[in-house]
Amino acid sequence: MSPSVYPATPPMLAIFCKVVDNFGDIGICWRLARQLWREHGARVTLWVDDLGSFRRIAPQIDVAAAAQQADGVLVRHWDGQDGVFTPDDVADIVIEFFAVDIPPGYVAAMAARTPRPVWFNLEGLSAESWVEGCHRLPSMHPRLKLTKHFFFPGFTAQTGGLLHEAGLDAQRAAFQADRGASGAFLSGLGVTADEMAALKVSLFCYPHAPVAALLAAWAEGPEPVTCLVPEGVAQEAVGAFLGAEARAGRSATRGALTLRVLPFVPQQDYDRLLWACDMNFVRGEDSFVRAQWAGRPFVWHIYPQEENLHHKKLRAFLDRYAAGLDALAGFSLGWNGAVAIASMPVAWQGLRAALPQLAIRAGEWEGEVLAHGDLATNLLEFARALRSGAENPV
Ligand SMILES: Cc1cn([C@H]2C[C@H](O)[C@@H](COP(=O)(O)OP(=O)(O)O[C@H]3O[C@@H](C)[C@H](O)[C@@H](O)[C@H]3O)O2)c(=O)[nH]c1=O
Repeated sequence: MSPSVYPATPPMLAIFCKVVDNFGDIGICWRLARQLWREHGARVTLWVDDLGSFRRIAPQIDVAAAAQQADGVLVRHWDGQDGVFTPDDVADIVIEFFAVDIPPGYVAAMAARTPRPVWFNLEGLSAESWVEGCHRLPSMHPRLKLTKHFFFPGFTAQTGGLLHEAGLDAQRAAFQADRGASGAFLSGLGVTADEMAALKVSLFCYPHAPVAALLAAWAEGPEPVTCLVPEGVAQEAVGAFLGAEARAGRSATRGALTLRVLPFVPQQDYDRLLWACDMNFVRGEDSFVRAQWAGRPFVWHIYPQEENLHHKKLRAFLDRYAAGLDALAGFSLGWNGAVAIASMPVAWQGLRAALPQLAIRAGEWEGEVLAHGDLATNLLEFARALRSGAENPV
């Protein structure tokens, strides 16, 4: 366990997570919970409303259990409980993920507790500059004597940073330096030696990405490509390429492309998949961040929002990450429908040629972002400052 920002008395933490869509909400909360326990000794209770989605990324989760211990974290099924909380039930630090409504009974117990807990709204990730002005802002409860603070993940020193576990880079470096380790890992997922010898690309995106066009460009291209796609992703385009339902274990080869459907793996194995591939297509928030720690080129499919708000967010990220990397910026905008792709083969060849440069950028970027510390540590430091009165009093 690395030194904690709460060395003497590790805090009790409660994280409230509602699964709005897919796996990112629980993916982020689970990752944060484990890190707070492992690296800071915090006693964490993770309240989550959808244990089925949780189980997809953490197979040890029992979907029938109201309460269970997993990896040092107390996982509680958030099943509409209310009015059953006393001040003793309340943690020192309460985190609501993505502005989720904490049960009113719990909030009332927070107000009745002495001292009152530190309360955070952990927001979604954006590279837009307004985030810096909102990070750490207080918001008073309209009736109760409680203040909640916004905590924004981000890429700069004026934000809360990104989730990144201690020792992650060493683990990744060891894995990537050991061809036997990545070979054994991929072979465990059914990838053959011939498939491993090709350019390996993992594909995780939303259904509206132009996957069929990219598969066609790879199939007709000059270089062998192995595309590894987790089950359930881009099902229509993958099924059309396979000529069969996209089930784990199925694969097909057309022209230069072999497409293989992988099982949806536990969260730690998804990291290994990113590390083992030559480039990665990722999406949402959590896989997007993990790709940034893989040291490999990646393309981001951003979670879509109304009125194409996500295009603004995408451009804000590309402005930071891809300045001077026109092939990546152009491909990313096209992949996300922010511009039209005139020719997918041409766009792909441009991106392919840039991969060595993008691998260098991946390493630089990681150093730049981690210079501002990691999210879990930054969050605990802010909580401690609030508690000690060094910041706006709670
Ligand atoms: C492909 C794969 C992913 N995963 C994990 C990695 C991540 O923790 C998680 C995927 O989360 P994301 O990349 O964030 O994408 P996502 O699309 O699944 O999740 C989210 O996107 C957010 C922007 C939205 O706010 C959320 O509501 C949610 O939709 O699934 C596995 O554990 N195994 C796998 O095989």
